[in-house]
Amino acid sequence: MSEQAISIKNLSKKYAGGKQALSDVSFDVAQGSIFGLLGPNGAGKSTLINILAGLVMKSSGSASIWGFDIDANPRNAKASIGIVPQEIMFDPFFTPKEALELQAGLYGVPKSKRRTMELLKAVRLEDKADAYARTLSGGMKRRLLVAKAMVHAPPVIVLDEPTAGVDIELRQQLWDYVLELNKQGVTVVLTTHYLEEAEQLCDRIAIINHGQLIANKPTRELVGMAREKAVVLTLDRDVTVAPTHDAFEKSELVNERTIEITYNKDRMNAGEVLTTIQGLGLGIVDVTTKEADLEDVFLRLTSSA
Ligand SMILES: Nc1ncnc2c1ncn2[C@@H]1O[C@H](COP(=O)(O)OP(=O)(O)OP(=O)(O)O)[C@@H](O)[C@H]1O
Repeated sequence: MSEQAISIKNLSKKYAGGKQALSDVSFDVAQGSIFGLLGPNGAGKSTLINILAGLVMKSSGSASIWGFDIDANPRNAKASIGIVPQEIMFDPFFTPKEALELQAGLYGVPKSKRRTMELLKAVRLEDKADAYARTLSGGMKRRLLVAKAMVHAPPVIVLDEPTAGVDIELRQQLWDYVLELNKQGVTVVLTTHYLEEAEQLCDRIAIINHGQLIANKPTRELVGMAREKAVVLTLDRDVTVAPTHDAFEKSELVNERTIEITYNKDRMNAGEVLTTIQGLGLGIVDVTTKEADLEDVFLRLTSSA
């Protein structure tokens, strides 16, 4: 058994119309983690999830879920994952209880192993067990979708933009339940275009943009990088070591006359970096500033959120 809950290698998807939705995407999701897949609208997140769910055919590459290859072992792969779709869709004339029973039937869960009421209780819908789905509020419907995704007790659950249009209180309830599932050992993959949400919940975040994976790092590292900026300084004389200072995140020698200083923009600005260097007795003849690429991405993502 692989250590990875999900393993994706060189996955590409070109839709019939010619749209390249995914280009050579590779990443792993560790068992037991909460993994965030971030990206703006149209980045390719749903395409990726739908490939895992067996709803969209990939063009090339491979993917496995809980060690089961989606091509070689589609049944086991499918049984290992529960997907909470973006769109709310179920028959308005089914009650939550019926909806879960039906789903359990689809997944071949024997009657003795069904946990319909337990799941309804977990998502706080036990008193709505026999109400028509159409009478449920938006938040209740979303919670029912989560319960539906869990009927076959998959080790991995994927939530595709679960909080779009959900108010703050319901969002919190949803997260409480998801965190509880994770505590019980369920691996969680969450797609969102809210950086903050991913930052709060996820151990690791991957960013996808225009079908390409542009980052995949532990959350803390990624968030740290988004606050970093760098200046490249040409000095008035040669140095053999890059000058260091407590206020710098990093200081590197580019060549004997050029240094690159990385600093945290919450703590200082470029002017202060220059003054610090001059204070160390070095003259500066040229300056260029450098934004971390990720910062651009983050700014775009957060401003669109
Ligand atoms: N069935 C399809 N046929 C052709 N193009 C598609 C199809 N489904 C998606 N696309 C295109 O593929 C790209 C990726 O779409 P996808 O839905 O995977 O993005 P996303 O990151 O999930 O965005 P969103 O958050 O808006 O759902 C988009 O340009 C989209 O228009």
